[in-house]
Amino acid sequence: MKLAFVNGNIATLQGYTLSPQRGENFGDLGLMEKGTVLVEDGYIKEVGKDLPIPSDYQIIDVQGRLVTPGLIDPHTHLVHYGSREREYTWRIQGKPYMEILKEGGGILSSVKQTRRATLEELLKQSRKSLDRMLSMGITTVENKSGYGLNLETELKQLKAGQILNKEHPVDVINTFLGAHAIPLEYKENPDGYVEEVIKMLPIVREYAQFCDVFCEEGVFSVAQSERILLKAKEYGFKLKIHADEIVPTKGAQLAARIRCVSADHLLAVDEEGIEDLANSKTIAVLLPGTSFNLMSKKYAPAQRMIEKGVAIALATDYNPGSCPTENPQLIMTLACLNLKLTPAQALAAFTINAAHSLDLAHDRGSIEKGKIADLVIFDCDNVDYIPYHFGINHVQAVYKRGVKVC
Ligand SMILES: O=C(O)CC1=NCN=C1
Ligand SMILES: [Zn+2]
Repeated sequence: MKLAFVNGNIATLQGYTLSPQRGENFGDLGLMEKGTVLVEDGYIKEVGKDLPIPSDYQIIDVQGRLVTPGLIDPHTHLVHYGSREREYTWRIQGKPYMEILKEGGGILSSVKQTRRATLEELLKQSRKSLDRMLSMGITTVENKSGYGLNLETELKQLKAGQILNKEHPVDVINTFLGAHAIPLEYKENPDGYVEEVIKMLPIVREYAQFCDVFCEEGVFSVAQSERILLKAKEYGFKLKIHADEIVPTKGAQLAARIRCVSADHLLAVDEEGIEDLANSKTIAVLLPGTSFNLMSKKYAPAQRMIEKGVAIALATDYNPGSCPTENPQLIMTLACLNLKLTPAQALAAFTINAAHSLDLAHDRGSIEKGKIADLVIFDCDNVDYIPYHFGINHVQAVYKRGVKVC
């Protein structure tokens, strides 16, 4: 299949395949007005202005609309069962997220629902979310397990992720998050559960590229997180970490020290943690939707991070508790309003920098020759309009590996 997208305002994000955008380069869109993208057999063949178009190419005139790389969502808890809206009123009335968890709700409520669900039920619910994500421009998504907290259900979640990756247009990248919470059966013996997670590693390895830990006061300590992640590294996992979400436990310092591909949340990261991230290759994945939904006054210190040279990506953190939304465009709005990112930075954070946070910048995240032809055509002609006009879906069309999928 040969396609020529012509007359597009193309946000190429080119020039950052080897290293992410950071500091003053953050938000460099590589904008090409009235540009052309030639696509052949699912790959980008050429990008430029006034390109000669071979006669066997099907021409698609995008009439001056914005064309971007497919959006990449590098932090979701996609595969889970059920929902937790009954906690919503409790939280509105002031009950803290961690208190609900301590009482056996929160993550543990999703664990109960997911353990009971069949593989088919997991697939059915997750397919609906993937369809929504695709309709809003997401072409690659990371999926964490972590609602099983036992081998059988962790495997069920990861197998569902693997099946979805094969059958759905959106690419699904699996992360093992067995260390998401301490299950009730190990409430009196958390270290025993740490050893249980370590025993799971070699078994789940064939279903997940990454291993992640919820490093947080009252969940997994830095020492426990380090033990699990270093073991995971031995088994060939790439590493991620939920760090400094609520309390500054120095999870960011751990991430930089053991070379996590990403450190996520970071609302409570301290100055030393920012320095360490800035001097590392670890990507900071920021999740403003979670702060918003938890009615937190605190957001990650993005401006300080940008100033110090930390590479920043964005994600939805789609999950049934702290951030039940699949909408990346809403997250862009929240990133602009509450992290003070420019719209251009928000787009870079959901494309090339998000690709780096999944170690996928070699084949996606920008519109450059040789990369897969994951493209989004927006029904507007500039990036600013997307977060500015919030609460709607601006996508006009999505192409996945050169095939129109939405
Ligand atoms: O609440 C959830 O289900 C997801 C979550 N894990 C760590 N923070 C939020
Ligand atoms: Zn999360």
